[in-house]
Order: sequence, then C-alpha cells, then structure tokens
Amino acid sequence: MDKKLKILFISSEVEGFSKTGGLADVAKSLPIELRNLGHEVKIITPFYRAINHSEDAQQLLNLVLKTDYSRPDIHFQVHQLDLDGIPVLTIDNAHYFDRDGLYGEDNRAYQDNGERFAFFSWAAIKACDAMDFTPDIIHCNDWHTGLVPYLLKTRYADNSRFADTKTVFTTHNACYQGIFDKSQLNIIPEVGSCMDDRVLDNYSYINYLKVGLTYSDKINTVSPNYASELLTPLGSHGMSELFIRRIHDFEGILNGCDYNDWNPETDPYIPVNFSATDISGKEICKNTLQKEVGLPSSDNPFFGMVCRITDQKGFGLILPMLERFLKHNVQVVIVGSGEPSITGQLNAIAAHFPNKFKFINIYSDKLAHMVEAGADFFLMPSIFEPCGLNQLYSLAYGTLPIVRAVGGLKDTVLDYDQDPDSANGFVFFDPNPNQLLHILRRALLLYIEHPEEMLRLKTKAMQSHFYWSDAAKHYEHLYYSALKKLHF
Ligand SMILES: Nc1ncnc2c1ncn2[C@@H]1O[C@H](COP(=O)(O)OP(=O)(O)O[C@H]2O[C@H](CO)[C@@H](O)[C@H](O)[C@H]2O)[C@@H](O)[C@H]1O
Repeated sequence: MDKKLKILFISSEVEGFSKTGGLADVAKSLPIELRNLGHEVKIITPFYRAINHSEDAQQLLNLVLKTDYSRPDIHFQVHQLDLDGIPVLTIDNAHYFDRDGLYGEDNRAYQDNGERFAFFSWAAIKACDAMDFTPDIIHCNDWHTGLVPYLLKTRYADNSRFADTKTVFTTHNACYQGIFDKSQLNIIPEVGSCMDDRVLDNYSYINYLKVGLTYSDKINTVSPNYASELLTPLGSHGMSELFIRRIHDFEGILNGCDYNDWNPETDPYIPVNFSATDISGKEICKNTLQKEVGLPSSDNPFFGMVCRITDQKGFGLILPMLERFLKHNVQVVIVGSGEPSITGQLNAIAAHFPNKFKFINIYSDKLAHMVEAGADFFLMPSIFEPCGLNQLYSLAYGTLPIVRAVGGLKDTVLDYDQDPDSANGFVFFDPNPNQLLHILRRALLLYIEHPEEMLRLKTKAMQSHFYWSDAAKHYEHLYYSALKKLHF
C-alpha cells in the first residue's frame, strides 16, 4: 500500500471562510476527501478582512520575511481555523489583506495584486517551515500560488525540509493568469531577476500562472475536456505551447459535487426538502423563489442562472436573444455580480419585463441554493468553462442544466435530443445567440408538451452523481506520480 501523505493545500479562497467563485468550493471539498482517504492535510489561505469565523482564530505564529536591505522586513501572523477537523492556516498581514475585497473593489483589481500574492506564496512556505511541517506534496491552485513551486526550486532549494517535497499545480481557470510588471516582485529580489522567457510576457511582465505551470512537478486542470482544450490554440487562452510542452505531466481531473452542502433532502436554505423519490417539494421551492425575487406566482417554466457576471459565462450570447426569449410565457432570474457593462444591460432588460425577468445583483449563498432548488432549468451557456460546478448542483436538485458543449460542461451534461434515455439536460454547440435561443425553445417545448417526460428527466438528473471522493482518488494518484518524479 502506498504511504499516507502530508499535504499542504494552498488556495486564495476556501468555502466557509472566503469565496468569490468555484475555487473556494474545491478548496473545501477536496481537502476533506483527501483527509478521508487517510492523508494529513493542512490548508493555507490569506486572512482577509471579510474572513468568516475570524473570531475563532487562534494565533499560532508571529513571523518575519526579510527582503533586502533597501526595504523594511515584512511581519505577519499565522492563525489557525478549523474545517471539519482540518487545520486552516491563515496568513495575516494588514497591509496586504485587511481590505474590503479579496482581489479588488468596485470591479477593479487591486494594483498591487502581484505583490500581495508574491508575499502570500512566500509567507505560506515560511509558515510551513516554521510550523515544522514537512509536506510530501504542496498542492497549489491558480495564479495566486504560482510562485510557490518556483520559490521551492530556488530560494528554498537548499532547505532540507523541502528536499523531497513535490508540487502539484491545479489550473481552475487559465483565463486568469496573473500578469504583473516585474517590479511587483521587488519584495523577493532574486526571484524577479532570474525569470526567463518561459514565464515572461513581452519580456517584462511576469505571468504567475506560467510560473506555476512551468515549475510544478505535476499539473492538472479540472476536467478532461478542458485539459484537451488547453492543448489547442483556440481553447488555451494563449497557453497551448506551455501545456503541450508539459503534456506528460498534465491531466484533467473532473471536479465533484459536495452533496453535504448541495443536497435537496437536507438543504437548510430552501423552504421544503425533496428527493428523487418524492420531488413534490420542488413546486413549493419554485413558488417561494418567485416571491423572493419579486416575480408573480406562475406555472410557466422557470429558468435560473447564478454566476460571476463575466463574458466567460456566455452573456455575449444571452444579451442579444434575451428579449426575444422573454416574449414566450417564461420566467427568468439571473443572480450574480460583476462587470458593470453587462449588469447595466441586464438591469435595462429587467425594467422592460418586470413580470418575467429579474436580475439580482448580489452575492448570496441563500439565493444560490433557492435558485438551484426552485428553477426548472439552469442556464450555463459558457464561452469556456474549465469544469463548472453549478451544473452539478443543478443536477442534484433536478433542475435541468442547459449548457454549451465546452470544458467540463461537455463532460457532465448529456443532451436530451441526442439520447433521451441517458440525457440529464440540454446541450448546444455553436457560440451563437440563435443556437442558444433554439435550445431554450426546445426546453420550453418539452416542459409545455410533455410534463411526464420532464418529470422523468428531472428524476434522472437527480440520479447523476459526481463524487468528490472519486476526484480525490485521482488526485491521490497524481500525488504519487509526482513523488516518483526526479528533480528537474
Ligand atoms: N452571485 C452569487 N451568489 C452566490 N453564489 C455564487 C454567486 N456567483 C457564483 N456563486 C457560486 O460560485 C461558484 C461558481 O462556481 P463555478 O465552478 O461554476 O464557476 P467559477 O467560474 O467561479 O470557477 C472556476 O473554478 C471552478 C473550480 O474548479 C471551475 O469549476 C470553473 O469552471 C472555473 O471557471 C458556485 O458555488 C456558485 O454557486
């Protein structure tokens, strides 16, 4: 039997403590399942001003990073919080993290994000060392942690604690690369000076995602189909050469659904619980959702959407066809916050269709759960989607996902017309508003003309399962293969 591992899981957000999107969900559920496999896991994340449960934090360490003679030392504290028995170590430095947002405010990124996450990456390694924790694996996530593998192979190369430590880097979204002027690395002077053209953009900008992908022992992304897209010029956000270069160390591992948090039988956010064997409570959830968002009570089909409001999520397809779709007897609700150019247009359309369409510009866990439970259909017409979690949550609640065949959406949703018996939703291909309108009308027609078939499909959707325990076994395998790698 392979040995049990010590794993340090580094993420810029963790569900239950801080969250802007799906990365947080993964950083909670995956460590728990890895621990359930018998591994010793610790999580490291920033201590933001908005971190939940901060009052429970116990201070563990008071540490100092020494930069160079021209700059003052950086002092920081490490606090410990608890996630289901897993230590969550938080890096606390008021200058970098005691701010209103995680990455920015008013939809504008903080100008010093490069410096903030350079500090975080360095502090995470320093904290690990100071705690006397010798990890077999350091698992990094997204650009925020991209410098960790590099620091281990340079500044910490001679530190015996990390001599046998291997790094795994997961790309949750290759569109966000963390590209910064080299000056943002001045706090770690020797790092900035020895970066080469594998990780530089236009000679002077450091690309943190490229750093992580270049210097980690193994790399992966969050679905097999997105992994294959990342190997192509069209689907790789300009990074295909790098992924191709590392093809033997690269794979796609599908995310899971956390059925403790997303379970219609136990969900505390919804008015009535229901299950695949008795779905009747879903109707009450729909009525309550209509009241909550200010739509009239109605049996018309209800289409829901919850997401960060960005181009990625398909608003370039939705906005040109939404008014045409709203001419039908339907109700639509979109919950999310993000880009003002999109939210402004959604507000304008909502003003014209007060009884049919609501745009709720908010981040709300409760509303996200209510939409998953109360809607008949869930919209995810993404332009790209590394994995997607809301389609998995929708399936669990018998809310049929309507998705574009990209990334992980293609791996998890099967189209009704393609194969009615095994289908669990609706899938379209071309990134074209008319294709989206067409598939929405197909869904609408099924709802109106074949209610018994709708019911069968909803029940079928609730039987599709994507377990984090399965994903954790794949990660375990990736960790063991990283440990077998020789130094490079
Ligand atoms: N307004 C709001 N109110 C409440 N909750 C909201 C919300 N807006 C978003 N959420 C929540 O944030 C999460 C979004 O997760 P996704 O995986 O669908 O997308 P995201 O693009 O953030 O994640 C990226 O990382 C994940 C994790 O790997 C990949 O699945 C995904 O494809 C990739 O783009 C869900 O839990 C959702 O309910």
